Amino acid sequence: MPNIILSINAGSSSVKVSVFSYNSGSSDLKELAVIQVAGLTAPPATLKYDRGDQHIKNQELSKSDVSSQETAYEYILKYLTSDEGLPKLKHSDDVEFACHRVVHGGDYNKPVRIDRDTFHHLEELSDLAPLHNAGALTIVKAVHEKCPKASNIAFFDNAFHQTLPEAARTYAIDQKVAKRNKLRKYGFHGLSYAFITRAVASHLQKPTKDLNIVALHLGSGASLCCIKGGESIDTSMGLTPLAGLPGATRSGSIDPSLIFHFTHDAGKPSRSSAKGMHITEAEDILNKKSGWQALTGTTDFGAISSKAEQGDAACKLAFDIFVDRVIDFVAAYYVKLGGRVDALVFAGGIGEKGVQLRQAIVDKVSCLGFALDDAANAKPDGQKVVVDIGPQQSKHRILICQTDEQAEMARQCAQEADSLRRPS
Ligand SMILES: Nc1ncnc2c1ncn2[C@@H]1O[C@H](COP(=O)(O)OP(=O)(O)O)[C@@H](O)[C@H]1O
Ligand SMILES: CC(=O)OP(=O)(O)O
Ligand SMILES: [Mg+2]
Repeated sequence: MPNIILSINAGSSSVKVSVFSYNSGSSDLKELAVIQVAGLTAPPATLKYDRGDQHIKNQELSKSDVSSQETAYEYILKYLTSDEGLPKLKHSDDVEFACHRVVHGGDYNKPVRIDRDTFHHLEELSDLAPLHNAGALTIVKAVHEKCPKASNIAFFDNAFHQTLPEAARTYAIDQKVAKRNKLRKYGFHGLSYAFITRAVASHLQKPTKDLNIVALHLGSGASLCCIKGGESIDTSMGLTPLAGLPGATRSGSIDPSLIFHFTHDAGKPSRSSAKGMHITEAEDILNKKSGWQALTGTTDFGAISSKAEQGDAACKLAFDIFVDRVIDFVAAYYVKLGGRVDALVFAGGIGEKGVQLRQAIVDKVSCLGFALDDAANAKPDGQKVVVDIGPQQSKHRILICQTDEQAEMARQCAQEADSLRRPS
């Protein structure tokens, strides 16, 4: 009998759920549907739904139906269980596993079933991923209420980076304090990097253990990962997802002293703290009031790229800043791989769709032997998970990977189902 896995990716402003069926004891996993409620922070929320040849895009939802992550999940569950075209999920009890992407898992290095203790531990880590963990935990609670028979499993975005060498993960601060307070580089987007590693190894027909790539996950949050022999040896995010590249509302790395010149209230609790997130004004400004939003007034990097081309100065600056920061990391990771780079891999919403950005980045690193096929870059084959967009004869390959964090969770869940299942 096939079982149902719901793979849930709670973003700061959206909830994305993929529905999978699998057969116990086999790795036979099938994606049945993908549903997304977006725009939770800029109502009205919108619905996107794909099942077979049924596609709904940007359907506006009423504010009384959906206004938070919790109500978004309730809406999604009702929508899925009443879809006649999805007979395997008729009732909330049909859900065997609910997989949750939890961005900060601290020292957890593999998926865990969420019980009372793990839940509290993850709540404590919310301060370190202020845009993410709290939302995911709200949904864990909603699943617990609405699907009481399901096993809730947490999958951690930092787990892929447990292989970071000591020098890469250690900050140059007092090590007694660092160890006591667990202050180190964790790195994130790990579910995406795990997916990318497998998909690219398969595309290049190489064993994962021989794969050397520089992977770019460019979305609302953006990072790079230096992958050597299939393992993360460096990544651009740090203790929290704030470090490294700028993002939709995040500054990325800045001189830490800057914040004290930006505001005299840096250390005071921010007003968002009242909602159960204990963050300071400094964290609020750098995580939620910076990045593309602060530079251009929009978080839509597609719009920023088009306007930059049309000569909008603020958008051009934002675009150029992104290119500048990305190439710093590409160059550094190229050196860390000793120049033995199988491919530069673009992924995430911006990496997969940002034609101009890929062009600008590859232009700047062409001295390292990277080149684009302009036609393939402009119109990559959207049907394939991994596509080549470089000319055949170039020194290193350039790839686009349609990464899928939900599919990665479902794959790991189906594989480990026996040990993750709640004892009955
Ligand atoms: N044509 C495009 N060119 C560049 N960026 C795009 C394009 N279309 C969408 N994007 C950007 O992709 C980003 C969202 O990426 P995604 O990985 O889905 O984000 P999230 O981190 O929220 O999951 C947004 O900034 C969006 O503007
Ligand atoms: C870790 C992180 O930044 O995630 P996202 O890109 O989904 O915001
Ligand atoms: Mg994302």
